[in-house]
Amino acid sequence: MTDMALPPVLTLRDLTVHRGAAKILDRVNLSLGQGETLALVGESGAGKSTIAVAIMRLLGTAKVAGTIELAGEGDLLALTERQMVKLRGQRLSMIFQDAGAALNPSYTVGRQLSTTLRRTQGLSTAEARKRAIELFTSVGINDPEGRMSAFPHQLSGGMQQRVMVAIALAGSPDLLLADEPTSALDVTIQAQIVRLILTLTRERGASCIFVLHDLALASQSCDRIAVLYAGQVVESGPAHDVLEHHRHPYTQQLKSCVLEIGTKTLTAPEGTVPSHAQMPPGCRFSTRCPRALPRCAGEAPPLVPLRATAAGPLDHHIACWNPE
Ligand SMILES: Nc1ncnc2c1ncn2[C@@H]1O[C@H](COP(=O)(O)OP(=O)(O)OP(=O)(O)O)[C@@H](O)[C@H]1O
Repeated sequence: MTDMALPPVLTLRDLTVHRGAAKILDRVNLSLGQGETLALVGESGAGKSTIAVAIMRLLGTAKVAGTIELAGEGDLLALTERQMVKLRGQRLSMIFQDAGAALNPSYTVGRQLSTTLRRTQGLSTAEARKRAIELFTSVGINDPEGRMSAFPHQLSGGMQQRVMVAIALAGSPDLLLADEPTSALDVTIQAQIVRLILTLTRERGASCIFVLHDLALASQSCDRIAVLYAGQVVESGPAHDVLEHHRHPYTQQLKSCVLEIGTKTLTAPEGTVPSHAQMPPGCRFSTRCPRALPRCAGEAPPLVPLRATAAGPLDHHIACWNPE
């Protein structure tokens, strides 16, 4: 758990992302302690992946405002691209949702991992090969030596994801961003990969932001949870508090959703997320909220601590004018 005397390793302040006229993220505030794991949960399209990609500063033409403070580096949004290139892989790494698309099909997986090791760790070719085999072993790849010469298409989706995990860990990053593997893998393999990433992150004392769909899995496996709705953080805090003592009506609805056994279907809360063109200026959940007051649609509730404790920005926070 976090030593409260230590400043957070990562702090997002009013992170706002526009794509054209659409406000994809709206003043997102989040903090993460050293060695902690934070789950971002919420329905599809809530902006979870956008947060992770924004931290990597890989959002391309999107307009990004606010600050992303990484301990020891200052505001990532103020760094040059050259400085970011150095940080990616070494301090920050991302595991993408679809490993098949993220790996280069033209190179063997051994070469892709060794190249990362040589670049981030300055290892010789022979040292990088030795370390690559060790990393493949630690992520549970059978016959790691033999797999070094495999091309991505020769591996199953689960194995490709393990290769991605090895590549992401190659530079010993202190912050890992992991997007839940959803597209290519069946649910059993997904759960294995989620557990693997969390175990390896904890063993290394690194911090991790995990994009997850399932609130129950998030609370079982992560230290902290941030619940997102349509690009806004509606509730955040220690996992136990958010799951057991949640105050935001959306968290309550999300909690009652269940992942149907054997399928990838999430039973969504009733109603639909408003389109970006029709987003209310206030609380974006107000159109579906059973507790909405007249002020909710017009005035955005700030994300505020439920009670002030020594944890400061890591406290339990909610953004709601009429909490439960
Ligand atoms: N490259 C893009 N161009 C335009 N809009 C995008 C792009 N990427 C994401 N969006 C939009 O941004 C919003 C947030 O998407 P994002 O992928 O971050 O959500 P998410 O919560 O990670 O969803 P999922 O769980 O489905 O991955 C969505 O409305 C999506 O349509």
